Amino acid sequence: MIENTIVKLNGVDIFQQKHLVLSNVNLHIDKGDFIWLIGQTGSGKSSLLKILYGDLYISSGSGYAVGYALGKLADKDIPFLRRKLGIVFQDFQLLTDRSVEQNLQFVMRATGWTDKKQIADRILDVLEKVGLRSKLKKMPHELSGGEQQRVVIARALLNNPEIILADEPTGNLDPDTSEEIVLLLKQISLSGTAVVVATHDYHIIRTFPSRIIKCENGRVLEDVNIG
Ligand SMILES: Nc1ncnc2c1ncn2[C@@H]1O[C@H](COP(=O)(O)OP(=O)(O)OP(=O)(O)O)[C@@H](O)[C@H]1O
Repeated sequence: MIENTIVKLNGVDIFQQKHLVLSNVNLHIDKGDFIWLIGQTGSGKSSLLKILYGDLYISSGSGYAVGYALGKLADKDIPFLRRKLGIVFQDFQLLTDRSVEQNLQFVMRATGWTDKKQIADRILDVLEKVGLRSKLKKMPHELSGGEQQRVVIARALLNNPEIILADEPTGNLDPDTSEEIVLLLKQISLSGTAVVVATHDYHIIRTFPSRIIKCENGRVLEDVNIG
C-alpha cells in the first residue's frame, strides 16, 4: 500500500439490508485530501461513509481504510479503526450534562487514555486547534451552534485521526458560521488529515472549491463539476 493512501475502495458494492445502494464504488483518498461528497437525499452518501467507519460491511470488492482491510474487519477491530477516524455529524451529539472538558475526557478514557496530565494537555491542544481554549469549563448549552460544532471537531481530533468524515456538519448552522466551520476543516486537511464532507450546500462548495464526488443513480461519480 502506498504510504500516502488513507482510503482505497475497488469495485465495492454497498448494501443497506438487502437493498443495493451503490455499486462498483472506486475511491482513492490520500493524506491531506479535502473532498466534498454530494448527492440527493437517499443517494447513498451516509452509506458510503458508513463503509469507511465500519458501520456497514463490504460484501464484494476490496476496501482499505486507515490501515485496515475493510472486507476482513472483525468486531474487535472496529474500536481501533474508529480511533484512526474522526467522525463529525450534523447533530452535535455532545453530552449535554457535561462540560466541554468532561465531554473530551469521556472520549479519551473510552479510547484508552489514562494519564491525567497527557489527557489535560491533549484537551488543551485540540481546543487550541479549534479556537476554543477559553471554553474548557463551559456546558454545551452555554455555547453557540458553531462553537458546539467546533467542540465536536476537537473531539474528532483527539486521537490524531488520519481522516475526518463529516456528515452534513454545517446542516444546522447559519451561512457565516458554516463558512467558519469549513475553513477550520480545510485547515485541518492542510495539516495532513484527510477530510470528507457530505453536504447539500452548493454555496459553500463554491466558496471553497475542491474535489467533488457524487452519489447518483447507484454510482459514485468522480471529479464532478457543479458549475
Ligand atoms: N438502516 C437502513 N436500513 C435500510 N435501508 C436504509 C438504512 N439506512 C439508509 N437506508 C436506505 O439506503 C439508501 C441510502 O441512504 P443514505 O442514508 O446513505 O443516503 P444519503 O445520501 O446519506 O441521504 P441524506 O442526504 O438524506 O442523508 C436510501 O434508500 C435509504 O432509504
